[in-house]
Amino acid sequence: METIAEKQGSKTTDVLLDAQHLTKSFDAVQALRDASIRLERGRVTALLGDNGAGKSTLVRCLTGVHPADSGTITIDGVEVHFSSPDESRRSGIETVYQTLSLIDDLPVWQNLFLRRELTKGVGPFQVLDKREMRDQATAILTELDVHIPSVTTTVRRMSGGQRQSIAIARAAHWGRQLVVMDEPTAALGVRETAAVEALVARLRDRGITVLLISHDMAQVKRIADTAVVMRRGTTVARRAVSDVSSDDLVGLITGAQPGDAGA
Ligand SMILES: Nc1ncnc2c1ncn2[C@@H]1O[C@H](COP(=O)(O)OP(=O)(O)OP(=O)(O)O)[C@@H](O)[C@H]1O
Repeated sequence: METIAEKQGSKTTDVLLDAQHLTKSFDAVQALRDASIRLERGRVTALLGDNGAGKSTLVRCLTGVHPADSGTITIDGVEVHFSSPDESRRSGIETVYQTLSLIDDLPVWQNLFLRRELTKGVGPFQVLDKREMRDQATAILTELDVHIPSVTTTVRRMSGGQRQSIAIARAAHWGRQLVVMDEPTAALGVRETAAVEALVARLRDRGITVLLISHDMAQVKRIADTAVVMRRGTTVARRAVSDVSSDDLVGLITGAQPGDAGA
């Protein structure tokens, strides 16, 4: 099995994804007016903004849930037009939604291979290769240092943090290029949040690019390299996280601090 680190071998440019001047309206609501975001390979970029600023819509345009009305998206310098999440997945983009998309009554290994089941045999004699999937599931979780009792346990019996970690590990395994996370620790306690943040750091250590929607400025300071701030459908600022305080970020979100023209 190819490891996550090996997948990242073909480095062509430091910018993995570059979206420029995206717009998107839902009838009378202009959710994106002029949104641009650049994701550097192997970095964690946090997408910040108040409720309704357009973060989810931007992410949905990047991942093929909604096509943008105008603007361009390039991956590795090549323009892409995703018309479905499956198309973005084929380009190596995986999203961890807040709902996690795990099936509670299935064991962990089966959740890791959901809709991507491994089979053995040929033609009409194909059967699920359960042993191989169990072995690979154990290897995937071990590589990312995710601790669960057993891959044969059903997801229903896992804690919130374990469930989140399984969903992230699945995304990291299948997402050759980019893992998008929508508030991954919103429902978690302090210890579980720390475990998920450590997992995000391990993804970055393995060269995986992460785009993270977060409302938690302390978390952004802990785990992100770059912050991109949205206001009213427009990306208004891009900052190296090491150069700004949590208060600076809050000021950019609320508009108390001016953004950058054309950010
Ligand atoms: N499918 C949709 N149909 C109609 N309007 C929508 C749709 N999706 C988003 N909007 C509107 O677009 C605007 C931006 O919403 P969006 O969910 O992208 O913001 P957000 O920054 O992700 O907010 P939150 O932090 O609350 O999730 C809002 O006014 C929202 O009501």
